[in-house]
Amino acid sequence: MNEMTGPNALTQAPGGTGPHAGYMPGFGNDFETEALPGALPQGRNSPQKCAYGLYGEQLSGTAFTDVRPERTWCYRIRPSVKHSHRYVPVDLPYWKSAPNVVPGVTSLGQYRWDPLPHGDGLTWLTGMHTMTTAGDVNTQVGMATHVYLVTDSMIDAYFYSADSEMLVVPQDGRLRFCTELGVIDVEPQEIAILPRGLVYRVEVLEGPCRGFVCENYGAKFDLPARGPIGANCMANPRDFKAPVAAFEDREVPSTVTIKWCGQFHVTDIGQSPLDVVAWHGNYAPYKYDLRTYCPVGAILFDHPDPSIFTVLTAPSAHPGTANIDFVLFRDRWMVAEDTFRPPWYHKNIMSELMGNIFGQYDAKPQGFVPGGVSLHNMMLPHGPDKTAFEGASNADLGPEKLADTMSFMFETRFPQHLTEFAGKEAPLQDDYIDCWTSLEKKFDGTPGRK
Ligand SMILES: O=C(O)Cc1cc(O)ccc1O
Ligand SMILES: [Fe+2]
Repeated sequence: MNEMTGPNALTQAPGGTGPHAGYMPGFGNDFETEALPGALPQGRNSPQKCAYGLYGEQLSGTAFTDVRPERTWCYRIRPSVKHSHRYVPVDLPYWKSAPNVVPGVTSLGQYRWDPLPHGDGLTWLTGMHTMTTAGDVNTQVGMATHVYLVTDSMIDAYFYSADSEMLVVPQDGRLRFCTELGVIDVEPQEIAILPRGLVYRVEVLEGPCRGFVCENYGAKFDLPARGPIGANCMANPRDFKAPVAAFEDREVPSTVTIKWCGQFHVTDIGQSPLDVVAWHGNYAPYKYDLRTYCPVGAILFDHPDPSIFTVLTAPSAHPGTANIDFVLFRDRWMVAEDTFRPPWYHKNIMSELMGNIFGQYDAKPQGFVPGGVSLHNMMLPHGPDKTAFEGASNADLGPEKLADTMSFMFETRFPQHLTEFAGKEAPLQDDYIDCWTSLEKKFDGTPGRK
């Protein structure tokens, strides 16, 4: 049993050593962990009386009858019914849910934003700024993208989203997610995934913090099918880490804010809801270090589809067409012969929201800066800017390391609608589409390569 330090200290289960301390490796495993010895019932889920006077409670992330049920058994100081009373509506004006089509804001277009400037006095809840929404939160289809700006820890304040799984991509600063099932710390180049229904508070370890969130209204993120790539490379299952159990027994006036069908309500409670002493199951939060992603690419010629860089995919009802793909553009070697190496010009039925974590993205050497966001919506043309096109068309094609770079894409099968904030308040680059204006006609009717 480990004692964590700080104002909101949790008692944590032993587990893992070195870089794994506090976490259990594996993707979607059936984990078990206990912060007090003997707290977890063995060989059964519902003994007549649980050890330590704990209450048994199940958290179901899928229908009971799903082909692969995901659920976790929690053994906690109080059942969750003690963590919710009357619900009072609360306004979080910058956190929007689909459908959210804003009159006067045009989503048809190629858009790019400068990084949102850091604010003051912002928590995980008040600092969540929705950029786009897609699908419909009420039918559990689609997603939303957000930029978070967080300066302040949540103190005696907790949150859960009944609407969504949250994929968190930090870009600046370090955050701690103290959840019912344990503690996850993240920094830039790592991601965290918080499942639907899980209660947590967010603390600032090093601020100010900025990052990106993909809020997934649909089925959970999964590892992509690897097809002919086989069992190795891309994201390896052992590099995903779920936290060991951690709990606190603190009786102080606290609040729980709930996101439910796009609306927010708050309830007052008399204790910390992070009181799960032991748990077992396959429905848990996890983190992943993007530096462990092993990119696979073209080793002779041509530029493959970016789907080869998929870290996680959230399925839709249509096999092979994701509700959301999370795609990583990290540093890698470019070796293709007689090839225009950056992304090709294209239009896509899927809509692509990109964020820059650090460095330079090869198709956009200028303007797409760390902390910045771009959106290339359904069937709207995009591709390398003039500088990238000229550079790549005339480059010596020796092996070249694309170094010091990390960007990502949230790609969804649904069109993305800009929020009022994204269209009117956020630092939109009005001149973004001019990056293609100076691409000139090279065709002159003769067959030579221009
Ligand atoms: O538009 C983009 O920059 C993302 C992207 C990258 C790539 O390598 C191929 C296709 C694609 O949409
Ligand atoms: Fe694209």
